Amino acid sequence: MKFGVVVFPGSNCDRDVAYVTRDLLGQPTRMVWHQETDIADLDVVIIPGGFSYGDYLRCGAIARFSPVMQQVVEHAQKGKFVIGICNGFQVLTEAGLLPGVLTKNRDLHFICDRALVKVERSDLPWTQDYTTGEVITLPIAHGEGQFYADAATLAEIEGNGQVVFRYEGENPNGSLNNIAGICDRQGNVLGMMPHPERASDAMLGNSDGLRLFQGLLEKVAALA
Ligand SMILES: NC(=O)CC[C@H](N)C(=O)O
Repeated sequence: MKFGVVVFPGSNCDRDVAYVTRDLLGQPTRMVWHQETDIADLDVVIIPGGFSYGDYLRCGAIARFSPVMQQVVEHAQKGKFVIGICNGFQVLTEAGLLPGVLTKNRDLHFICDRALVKVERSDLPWTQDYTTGEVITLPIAHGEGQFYADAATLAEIEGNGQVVFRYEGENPNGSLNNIAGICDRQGNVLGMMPHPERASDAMLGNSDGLRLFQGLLEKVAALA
């Protein structure tokens, strides 16, 4: 299964996620510079964390105009897999691939911590290696992670079962309904503020995040 990691000026988690897919999972992985316009070779697009374009205007608001994003939208529309992690989640909402928006944290501070995260759905390719209701620990590191959507959109997200991850216990950033990650209606596009790639190597003391990539891999292998 071929992974592509999109790199914008200011991305900083691109190597971390490539380490997971290439070195830990042994899958072909290539870095995709944001000016590229042909990503037809990819099975999974990963939009990693970071500070694309220095977070000017609003996180992800400039990156969504990068040439590669048109291809990412088409990739998603074909039902192929896209994951946005942290800044990547922000880019996906800005690009309209996921509903809602990420705004400044409730306390207006950048937060770097570990969060308890509840898996709301384990029927997605992304989450099939978890159990529904399982609480895992994942690192968070963001300044604009407060998920917001107007009441009608929020009701739709909840009604469709698009909430994949919710903060458990303390809500670190004020996200509505403790939302930490959502998917699109079909479930092939996933966005999440916590960083599974930073919790994938057992040597770092926590591999709760690895199962996300592993689950997807197993799903795609089963489809092939
Ligand atoms: N780690 C990240 O991807 C951070 C995203 C973004 N720069 C923020 O502060 O919210």
